[in-house]
Parts: sequence; structure tokens; C-alpha cells
Amino acid sequence: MAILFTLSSSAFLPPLKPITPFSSLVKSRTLLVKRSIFISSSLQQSTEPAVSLQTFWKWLGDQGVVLKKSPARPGVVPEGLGLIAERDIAKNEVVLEIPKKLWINPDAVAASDIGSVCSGLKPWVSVALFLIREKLKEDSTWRPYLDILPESTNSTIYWSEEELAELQGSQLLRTTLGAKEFLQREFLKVEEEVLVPHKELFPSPVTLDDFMWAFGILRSRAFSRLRGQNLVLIPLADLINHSPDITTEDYAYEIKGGGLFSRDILFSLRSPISVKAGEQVLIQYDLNKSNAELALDYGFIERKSARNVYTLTLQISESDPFFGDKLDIAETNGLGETAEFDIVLGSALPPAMLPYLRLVALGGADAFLLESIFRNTIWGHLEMPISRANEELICRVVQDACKSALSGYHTTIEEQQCFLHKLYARGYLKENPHTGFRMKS
Ligand SMILES: C[S@@+](CC[C@H](N)C(=O)[O-])C[C@H]1O[C@@H](n2cnc3c(N)ncnc32)[C@H](O)[C@@H]1O
Repeated sequence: MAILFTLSSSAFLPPLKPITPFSSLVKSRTLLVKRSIFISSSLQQSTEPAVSLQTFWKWLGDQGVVLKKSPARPGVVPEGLGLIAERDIAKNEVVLEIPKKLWINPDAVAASDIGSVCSGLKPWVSVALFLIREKLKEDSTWRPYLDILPESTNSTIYWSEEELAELQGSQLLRTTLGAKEFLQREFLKVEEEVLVPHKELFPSPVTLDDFMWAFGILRSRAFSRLRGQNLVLIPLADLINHSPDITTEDYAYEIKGGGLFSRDILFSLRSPISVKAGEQVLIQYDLNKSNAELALDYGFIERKSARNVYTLTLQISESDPFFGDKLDIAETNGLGETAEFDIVLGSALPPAMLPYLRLVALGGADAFLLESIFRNTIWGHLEMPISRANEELICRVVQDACKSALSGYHTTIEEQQCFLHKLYARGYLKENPHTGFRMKS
């Protein structure tokens, strides 16, 4: 019986969900600890934020996107940049509308100079190359937007080795290292297939750092799950920050219009709650992401314990003499050779976890249950203990796996809490009016 403790692979790519950041390099660690936490730091704009913002706002005005009466405009906020209400905004009121001509998505790439060489690429890779190329071009028409994008985000993929050492033992560390390796592989591939053969289109050398920058931008700011759109960057809309207190993801944004004249298509963002003039307009990014996913995608985490998920990966070993029967039973019940279960402290175990564990451990005197005559009823049996031997085996294996996983940590929970308290006592943490505590730079 093999028990693997790994992070779910869905923690990085493809599902690029709604998003948006922007930061500049100020090598200051920020730590918000009340409603959300910046776990690392270094937000930095490529130019002075206020100047860049003004240029960006004017650029949007020139495109006819924003008007004097726009309900919200960009501003500097504790989370970097954000959208600030110019007047009171009602719940569900439209805050901004961005026409398709300003969306950066695979269609925009296809219509660009690099479209012909990007057609076979994964959508996110093509958009990443587009962003990098425009960023390296002095005279890019996207310059005002590019200048408000951060040089890096707080995502753990940008953490230094010393910072990553703080994550020792955690699944987040494994996912982060996995994501970095994945990015390296993707970069080598794109270098060989696109960048080197088409140097005329990419005159300035594109580096792995550039590629990681673009990945972080997309990961933290691209919207997905929109009608017909798998991945789209929407300038201005991507300035909206996340609030842990907003508990609905519904209707915050949608695509309007379309039909015959696709130029009329708009991305429309509504405020999910009423907002007073001068306050930030905020949305809920994703109710289903764990803190590890939030940390990897956006560089912050929440204090809600429901976000603290440990993903237990279980597997039916190929060397198991009953491998075929077990796999058949697992597949009949919507599972497979490996199965991942998200465990949340204080919540019930995922319903299929114990039956799957019992199935994986099944053998000896209990093996008769694997016979085909029990095929339709076995799952019902597995929902209750099968035998003392089977139950003891799963307890022992899970205990051993937990001990082994915990031994990876170099500090105890108490030591970590003590560390945070010391930071607070020494004044390194200060209260943030919007999102909690933030570490002083
Ligand atoms: C979609 S962007 C929003 C705009 C971004 N604040 C900026 O300066 O460009 C998402 C990023 O904003 C920051 N952010 C958004 N909501 C946050 C929150 N509640 N706490 C901390 N950081 C947040 C994170 O850096 C995240 O990666």
C-alpha cells in the first residue's frame, strides 16, 4: 500500500482563475495577519506608481474606456494598487467596462506580429510571450499598462532560497519547487521551438526570469471562466484586490454584448457589495483555493482555517496482487489508481477517503470482498470498517505517513507562533486598516 503525500498538481496551471496584481520592487517583506497575509514581499512598480497611474488613466481615457464620471479609479492601497470608489457604489453596480480591443488573450496574440509563431503554443505560453515582447519593446502601444505591472509578485515562486527555507516540510514548498521546475521545462521548450528559430521577432534576448515574470502576472491577474475565454488579462479590471470578507464569487464579472458585432463585447465588473466613496472596491478571488494555492498564485494567505488544506494523495500500488480488482472498484466509484483528498483541520474527512483507504489496504482474509459478486455492493461495505486487521493497517499507515510528513518541518507550530508574536512585540508588524497586519519595511 503506497501512501504518497503530495500536493495536487492542479495547484499550478491550467486553471488560471480570476486574478489581478501589480507591484514594484521594494524588497520589503510584508506580512498581513488578520484577514489576509502577505507572506513574502517585494511589491515594486517599474516606475513611480503615481506617475505611471496617471499615464495609465489618461491612456484608458484616450481609448474611450474611462470617463470623468467613472465610479472607481486606480490608486495606491495597502495591497499595492487597487480600485478606489470615486463615489458611493451600490451592491451589484457596474464599476467598469473594458472593450475587447483592450483584452490581452490568445486572440490578441494571434492577431499580433508573433501570432504566426505562437499558434501551436499553450494559450498561457503565447500570452506570456506577447507580454514579454511588448515589455521589451520601447515603443509598445501597451506601455502605459505594462508600466503599472509589478516586477514580481509575492508568489512563493519568487522567494529566495533563504525565504523558501522557512517553508521546509510544507506542501507549499513542494508545489513551489514543482512549479519552478515546470516553468524551466516550458521555457527551454519555448526557447528551442520559438525564440531561437524566430530571433527576428524577439530581437532582445528573452530570459527565464522574463518568462517567470509573465507567468506570475498571468497567474495573479488573468481572468478565466468567462464565456468563451480561458485566459484573459484585462487592464484596469486586473487592479481589483481580494477581500476575505466577500463570500460570493458570483456575478462580480461577466462578458456583455457580442453577437454580430464582436467589437461591442465588453468585460463588465460589478461591485459585489456596496462601497462608500474613498473605499476600495474588492471581490472574492476564489472561495475554493487553499492557502497554499493563494500563496502560489497571489502571494497572500488568509487566516481562515478552512483555507488550511493538506492534500493527502493515496495510491493503489501496481505491485498489489489485487491491483486490477481494486482499480476496477475505484473507477466504478469515480476514483482512480491515485486519489487526492483535501483534509481541513476541524472539518470532516472527505467522504470517499476512508472507503478508498480501506480498499487500498484490503487483503488477507478480507480479500474475498474483491470477488466480482460483491462488485456492486463493495463500496457500501467499505464505508464501514471491514475488519480489525484492515482498520489497524490503515491507521498505522496514515500515522506513519503523518509522522514522516511532520518530520520534514524544522519548527513546531508553537515555535512559529512564538516567532510571529515576537515580530509583533518588536513592532515589525503593524495593523493594516483594510486587510489586517502588515510587516513594516
Ligand atoms: C489582481 S492583482 C490586484 C492588483 C494588485 N494589488 C496590484 O498592485 O497590481 C492581485 C494581487 O494583488 C495583491 N492582493 C490582492 N488582494 C490582496 C489581499 N487581500 N491581501 C494581500 N494582497 C492582495 C496580491 O499581490 C495579488 O497577487
